[in-house]
Amino acid sequence: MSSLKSYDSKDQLVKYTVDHSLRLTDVQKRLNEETLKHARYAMLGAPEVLQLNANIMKTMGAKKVLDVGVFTGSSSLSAALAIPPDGEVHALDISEEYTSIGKKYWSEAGVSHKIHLHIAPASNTLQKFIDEGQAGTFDYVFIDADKPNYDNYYEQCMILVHAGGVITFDNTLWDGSVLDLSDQTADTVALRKLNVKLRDDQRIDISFLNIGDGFTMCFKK
Ligand SMILES: C[S@@+](CC[C@H](N)C(=O)[O-])C[C@H]1O[C@@H](n2cnc3c(N)ncnc32)[C@H](O)[C@@H]1O
Repeated sequence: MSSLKSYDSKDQLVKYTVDHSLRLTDVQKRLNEETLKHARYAMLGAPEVLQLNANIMKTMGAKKVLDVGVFTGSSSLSAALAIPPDGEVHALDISEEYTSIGKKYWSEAGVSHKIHLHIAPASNTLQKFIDEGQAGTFDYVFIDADKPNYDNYYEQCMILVHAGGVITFDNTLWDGSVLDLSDQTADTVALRKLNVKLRDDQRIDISFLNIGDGFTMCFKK
């Protein structure tokens, strides 16, 4: 008798899809290898999520990108490789220590000139961009920093992104914790509230994908 379920776990299916799609440059592979040796390696963005971001940036011809939460620079590198030579990735983080790891790889990949690193709380940097008159000038945003501030980043990015632009969020399933109502930690509560808000927000079209740790894409109308 044939079985529809010829796999043991969801992890196997995820590995299969990654094995059959992932394309990383040598520099990206080396940055990921170094990051995996870092004590906080679990913060590294899922490569299949970064690849989806990059593919959509290429398809839409994105030139001005926001990377909110840089860590060792994998998401910034992936975005910088996807945009044209005169494109800009504005990379926002509070940590000199984490982000300095990525700089060598950005340089080796020949994209340092496209990556503008802003070391400050992301909400301050986003507000500075708004105050400088950059509203409606960004094409694509990847939000992957502190979870309790996701909604603040969303509202600021809704100002900074033009109609037709895209705002994406990593970790929107939070290892399944969003389903566990006994989990009332600040991160989980913030993600749960955001997921409801995005579902109902008529300013956007939405896709909520069960890849990585949950990935939500908001297409601004
Ligand atoms: C999950 S990691 C980012 C991973 C990265 N996007 C990648 O693809 O590898 C989260 C990052 O958010 C940064 N972060 C935390 N709070 C922040 C804040 N208030 N403003 C800006 N960055 C913050 C942390 O320093 C950390 O580097």
